[in-house]
Amino acid sequence: MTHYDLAVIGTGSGNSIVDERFAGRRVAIFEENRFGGTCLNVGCIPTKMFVYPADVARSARESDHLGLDTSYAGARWPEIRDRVFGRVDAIERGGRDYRKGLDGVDVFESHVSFVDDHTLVTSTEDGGTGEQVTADQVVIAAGSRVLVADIPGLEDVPFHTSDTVMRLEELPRRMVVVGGGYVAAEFAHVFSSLGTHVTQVQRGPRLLMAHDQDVSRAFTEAATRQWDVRLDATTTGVARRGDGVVVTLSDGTEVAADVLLVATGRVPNADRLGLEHTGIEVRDGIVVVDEHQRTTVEGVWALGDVSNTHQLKHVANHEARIVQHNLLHPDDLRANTLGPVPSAVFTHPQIASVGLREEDAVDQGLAHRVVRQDYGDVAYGWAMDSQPGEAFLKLVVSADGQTILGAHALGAQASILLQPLVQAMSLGLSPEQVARGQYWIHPSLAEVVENALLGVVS
Ligand SMILES: Cc1cc2nc3c(=O)[nH]c(=O)nc-3n(C[C@H](O)[C@H](O)[C@H](O)COP(=O)(O)OP(=O)(O)OC[C@H]3O[C@@H](n4cnc5c(N)ncnc54)[C@H](O)[C@@H]3O)c2cc1C
Ligand SMILES: NC(=O)c1ccc[n+]([C@@H]2O[C@H](COP(=O)([O-])OP(=O)(O)OC[C@H]3O[C@@H](n4cnc5c(N)ncnc54)[C@H](O)[C@@H]3O)[C@@H](O)[C@H]2O)c1
Repeated sequence: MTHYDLAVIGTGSGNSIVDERFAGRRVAIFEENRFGGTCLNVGCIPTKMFVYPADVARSARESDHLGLDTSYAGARWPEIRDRVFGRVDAIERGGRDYRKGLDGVDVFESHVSFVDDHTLVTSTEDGGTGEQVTADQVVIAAGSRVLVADIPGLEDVPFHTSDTVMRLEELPRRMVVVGGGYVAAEFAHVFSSLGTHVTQVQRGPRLLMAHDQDVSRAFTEAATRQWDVRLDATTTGVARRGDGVVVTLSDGTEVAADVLLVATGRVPNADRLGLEHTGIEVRDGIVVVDEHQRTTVEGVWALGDVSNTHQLKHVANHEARIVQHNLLHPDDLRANTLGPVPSAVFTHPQIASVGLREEDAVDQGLAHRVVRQDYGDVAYGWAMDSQPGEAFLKLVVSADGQTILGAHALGAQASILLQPLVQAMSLGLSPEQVARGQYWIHPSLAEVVENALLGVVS
């Protein structure tokens, strides 16, 4: 049995831990799938590489109000797809080859699971040899996987998930998207903007229901103008029809499509690691960690989607940096103390959010105020011809106006607009400090943020 100083399970965010500072340590890295994990191969990076051309296509379709005679003539899907995966696959291969070539690092291209607290065994089913290894330190960076909803008939029809839909041979003519969350929204935007007739089926009354209600409502209205949105609808059955599928909804209607995309969430991989053979605690499906990313077994660490509920790459990356520091400096452990976690949905309009929603402040009985700033009320919004209510930033602040509790933006470049507010919340800056303590470039879209903050302080 080979002994290692360090074993890392998963090459998503876990892959960034081992750098030149680990020279001299014996390291084992385990990966059962593509090197680089979800974000690189099937997540953030390829999706946004599809979102960008989709955004351009959408602008070409919708520039009439600016006095422009632009139009959209269609997508050369194979070229778009190959641009994305030409880059992504090369990085995947490069990452794998680089790791395999490193002195002191052994790469196991197989599923691995725990035999006991510090012993791992590779699977015999997917290229592994059933080999057992021990390690003083183990990092669990096993991420999450697609959760496919239990839809009657699904086992008998071809369907796609976010893992496969980006590699389609051709742009489908008609697509049904099941789900109302991040993945469903982003792919509905991509495919409908590129020319597919999209029908999105959402069991709730709005899309993106985890967002602030104003944002969720405005996005649902915007989506309904771009593709066919079926709300309060469940998928009661799917069946093959010709080369495609027919989806039956709870109201009895049928929707035919060439491609069915199931986007009904992701589940952490904690249940596939043999953790029941260890003292590592799992609660609500995720590995329990403390503020130093330590699990309940000494020398075993966890990070990313397998151990947090955010399921966001910037969170996994930060946690990987914490683990990396703590492995290198066991006598000077670093805690994860970052402020609120922001996120963005890369749709049209784009959405970005951080901190409390208005309904959270109400539920928690917090004395608070809400300030809403339309894009259309600043000069750059005039340039964009932004209409009332179409794009906005909403701030939730303490009743005394001293503290930003949450910020929610819907509109062009919402993710960029939100960043100064994430900074203010993380560094404890008051609305007045942020609004009055710096110049705001005129006439930029950043004046949406400035004006919202002035709405708090004035
Ligand atoms: C379609 C899509 C779009 C997304 N877009 C964004 C976005 O725009 N912004 C954002 O912040 N986040 C986004 N995310 C989420 C983001 O991709 C994840 O939060 C992030 O990749 C998680 O990183 P991780 O290191 O925890 O896990 P992963 O990157 O999933 O890495 C885990 C790795 O471990 C391997 N593994 C698991 N179990 C084992 C085992 N037992 N043995 C061997 N190997 C194992 C897996 O094969 C995988 O490669 C998106 C996700 C999806 C699906
Ligand atoms: N831009 C980003 O940051 C980004 C993009 C994509 C994914 N992600 C991450 O990936 C995670 C997973 O995204 P997701 O969209 O798959 O999950 P999600 O949790 O955001 O949405 C899941 C959707 O599926 C629906 N659903 C669940 N079970 C269902 C069922 N049985 N029948 C019908 N509908 C059902 C839910 O109501 C919800 O609308 C997100 O939480 C997010 O953190 C992030």
